[in-house]
Amino acid sequence: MAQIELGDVTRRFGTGAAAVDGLNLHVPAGCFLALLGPSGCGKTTALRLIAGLERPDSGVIGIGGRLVAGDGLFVEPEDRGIGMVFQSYALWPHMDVFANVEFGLRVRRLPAAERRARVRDALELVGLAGHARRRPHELSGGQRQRVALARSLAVRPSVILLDEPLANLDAHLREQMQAEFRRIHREAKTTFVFVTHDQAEAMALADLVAVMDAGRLQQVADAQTLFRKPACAMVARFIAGGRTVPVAVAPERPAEGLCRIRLQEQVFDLPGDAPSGQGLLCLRPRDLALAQEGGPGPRLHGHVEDARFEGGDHLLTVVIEDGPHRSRVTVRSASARRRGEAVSLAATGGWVLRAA
Ligand SMILES: Nc1ncnc2c1ncn2[C@@H]1O[C@H](COP(=O)(O)OP(=O)(O)OP(=O)(O)O)[C@@H](O)[C@H]1O
Repeated sequence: MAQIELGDVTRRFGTGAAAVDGLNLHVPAGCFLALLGPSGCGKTTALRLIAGLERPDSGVIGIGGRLVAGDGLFVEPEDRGIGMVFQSYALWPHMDVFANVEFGLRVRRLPAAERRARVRDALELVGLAGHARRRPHELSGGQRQRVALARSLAVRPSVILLDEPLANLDAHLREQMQAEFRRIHREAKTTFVFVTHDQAEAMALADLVAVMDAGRLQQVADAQTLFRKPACAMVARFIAGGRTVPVAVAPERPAEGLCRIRLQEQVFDLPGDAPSGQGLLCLRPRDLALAQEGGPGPRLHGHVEDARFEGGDHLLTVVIEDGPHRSRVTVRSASARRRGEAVSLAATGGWVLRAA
């Protein structure tokens, strides 16, 4: 297993904005890292830069402590000690599973006995030991993806790069394969970098998730931290449908890890790390509860703009106004509410972050 370092890496196509813009990323050895972001944010380009399928315009890339791109040097993909798994499995249709997995080992001129042992180990690892003599058309989509993974694993690379490998599978199979990928990663003891635009998949699979937007890295953290402590407005809104509300952050701290904010002329003490001044409060449905007026603690006041039934509850979109700011938040309700109805909300959680 090897660590990966990207130092200020930029890749530009034509004259437009950079596809990858000053990317600094450290992937620890043995880590399972997901590159996540909206379509066109540069995640595939970042993966291709690590693979050596793209050359950086500037910056440096290292794999396992060895410089592979930058400072006038460029190591070809086949000499980087990496394996790649793509969305399309690209298996040879006329070869059986064994021969497909063995192919890369023949290219590397490994002796026959060594090849056989490695193919057996790789097929064992992906759970296809009994399918060695089948052709690709005799396998399911999930099994074909496992063959593609086994083909990469057999070469015993120090890093495996995966470009949306589960995108072609139906929802049920994807979930099964996610669990399989985690197990295989644990057992293979290899660094995995996985590109996906599906945040649930990234959060379910990866030790670390790197969120990108417009070619730039926004935050790298484990799933819980991304969810609970988004570093910027983009991450707050992108992960799990977070809503952001502009707030004024007071200079005093009520306690370690809490911010004192002013909203609708009331004071709330909520988790956060924003300095005093303009801030944003990130709220998800679990951070709010419908509350009686006059109960203990401050209340947010708003009106129901939209309501839909989801997961056994009514999910309400509530508009709250504060001076010139008009924001939307979502909250769960056990009972149906009318559109336009006035509601009071208690904030039970959330995260206060620096604005902009
Ligand atoms: N070979 C290329 N030539 C020109 N522009 C490119 C090329 N490859 C990528 N781009 C542009 O670079 C930007 C980033 O593309 P990239 O494929 O890395 O994004 P992505 O986050 O992987 O998107 P998606 O999830 O849609 O695959 C996009 O604006 C894309 O159009």
